[in-house]
Amino acid sequence: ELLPKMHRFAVHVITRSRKCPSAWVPCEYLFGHGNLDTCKSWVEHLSARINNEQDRPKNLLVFVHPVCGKGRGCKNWETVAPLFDQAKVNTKVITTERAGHAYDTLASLSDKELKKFDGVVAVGGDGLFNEILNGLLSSRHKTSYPPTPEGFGYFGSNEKPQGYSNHGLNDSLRTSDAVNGMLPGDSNKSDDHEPLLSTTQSAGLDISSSNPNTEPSSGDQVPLVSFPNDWFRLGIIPSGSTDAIALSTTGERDPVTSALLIILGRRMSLDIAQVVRWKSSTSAEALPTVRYAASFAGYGFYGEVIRESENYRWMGPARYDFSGTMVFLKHRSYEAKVAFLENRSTPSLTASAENVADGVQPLQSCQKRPRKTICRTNCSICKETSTSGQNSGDAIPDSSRMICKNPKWVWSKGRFLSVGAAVISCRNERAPDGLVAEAHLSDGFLHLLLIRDCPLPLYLWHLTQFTKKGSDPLTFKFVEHHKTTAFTFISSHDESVWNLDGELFQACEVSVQACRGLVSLFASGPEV
Ligand SMILES: Nc1ncnc2c1ncn2[C@@H]1O[C@H](COP(=O)(O)OP(=O)(O)OP(=O)(O)O)[C@@H](O)[C@H]1O
Repeated sequence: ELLPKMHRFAVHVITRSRKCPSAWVPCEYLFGHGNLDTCKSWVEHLSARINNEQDRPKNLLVFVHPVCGKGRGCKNWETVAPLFDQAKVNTKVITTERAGHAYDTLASLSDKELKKFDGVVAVGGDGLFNEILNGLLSSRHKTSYPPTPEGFGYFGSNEKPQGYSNHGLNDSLRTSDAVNGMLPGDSNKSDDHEPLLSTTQSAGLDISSSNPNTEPSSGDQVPLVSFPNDWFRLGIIPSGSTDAIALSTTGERDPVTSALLIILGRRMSLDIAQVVRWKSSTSAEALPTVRYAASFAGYGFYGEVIRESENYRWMGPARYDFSGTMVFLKHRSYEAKVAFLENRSTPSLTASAENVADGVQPLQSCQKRPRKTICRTNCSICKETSTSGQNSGDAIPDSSRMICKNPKWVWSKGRFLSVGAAVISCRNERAPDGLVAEAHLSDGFLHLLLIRDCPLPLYLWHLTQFTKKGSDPLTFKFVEHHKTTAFTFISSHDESVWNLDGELFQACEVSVQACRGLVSLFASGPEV
């Protein structure tokens, strides 16, 4: 009877999902009172409290990849867009039309325009996120190249600063694209394979064209945006075929959970791998080209699977299983040299390189591995190492800077089935603990995995361990696992391909360094 006289208002809240510990779900409570003014004052009070939450984003630039995963990009955005509207978060949405679209938009966007946003959101997979990351950092991350070992052809070149303008860097990217384009069998696919090197004209599109007075970023006298910084954040609404970055940073592969974390303005730092390609092939001219990876950089098996899978795009996400099997059966190994910076605070996680230099060894646990500390929300390890230098522009943490002053390089040479560096755990549905269960999101380290040539059944045994929760795939004797801040890789193989966050990158000489907390995410780490 009282109901008709009541004034009511709805409060949208979020709550934990009962089934999944890391998932959030929205729900709605209805409140009512007979007095309209009372209702109004409650609403005003609640609104004022929400407006006071400084971490909540107000303006976001959103890229939707319409054909990612099984074409879920647009559908997922339609599902979560009302949540952003309810929370009064303004979104500028761009539906990508081609590979390279998001990269070009962000790389050519003036800092002044970028400053209008609190962050960028990818509605897509790891590939779209990687494009966004590279577009943002291409001219806005100013640091030296990774350190390189003495004896390496470019030793000392790391002191040379990177291009400080968009143009300088883009030119080098485009020039090296031309080098790539001339490689046998790669000429007509370079755009597909290396979408960041798209030859299409860069443009800020409707964002910059909407303001004709906006200066292009290369003309800016003082850069307004540089990385790392403490305000700009990146988000992912997972919609791709793997979604390792979303899974590793939120514990879920759930568009709604990710959207809610963005709306609430959660914040965490994320390490990024800076990959410098010195040479794309043995015969190519040396021309440093910089790329960034948020999850993984892999060579050999990992690169070949991506290259092979390009031929089976029509299969959808199943192409990875298919090409994975094909590449596995080929069982190719690659002659290569890898030098990594020894991390004195945590000794090598496997037997030393010399011990396993003979390659094939029977399967055994090498040595007692240190107990794994899994990275989760409020991780003490990530907090510990991220207290200094966060906003200073220095990418290397204090602990590793000490190592760099007097670095000890350790060389590993031989035939490898794969060489990989995990920046984060890289959890995915096939590997529930990820490639490296103990990898941290923001500790400033890479996990270098060197898989030496070994008999096919042992390699299969190793690979199948990834699919089992709680197993330890890295204890095989043919597996070297090193926690490091930087490494250099040299192969003499002309068709050397790397896999950076699932994207192809042709390179036979690369140096890689971990850039601690280079970007911030709208996330708070997995709950478990
Ligand atoms: N509109 C588009 N059309 C075609 N490709 C696009 C488009 N937008 C982005 N891309 C590119 O598609 C690639 C894959 O994107 P993403 O990882 O987000 O989706 P995915 O379904 O997980 O794909 P994949 O399995 O190939 O990694 C990236 O290289 C990205 O640059």
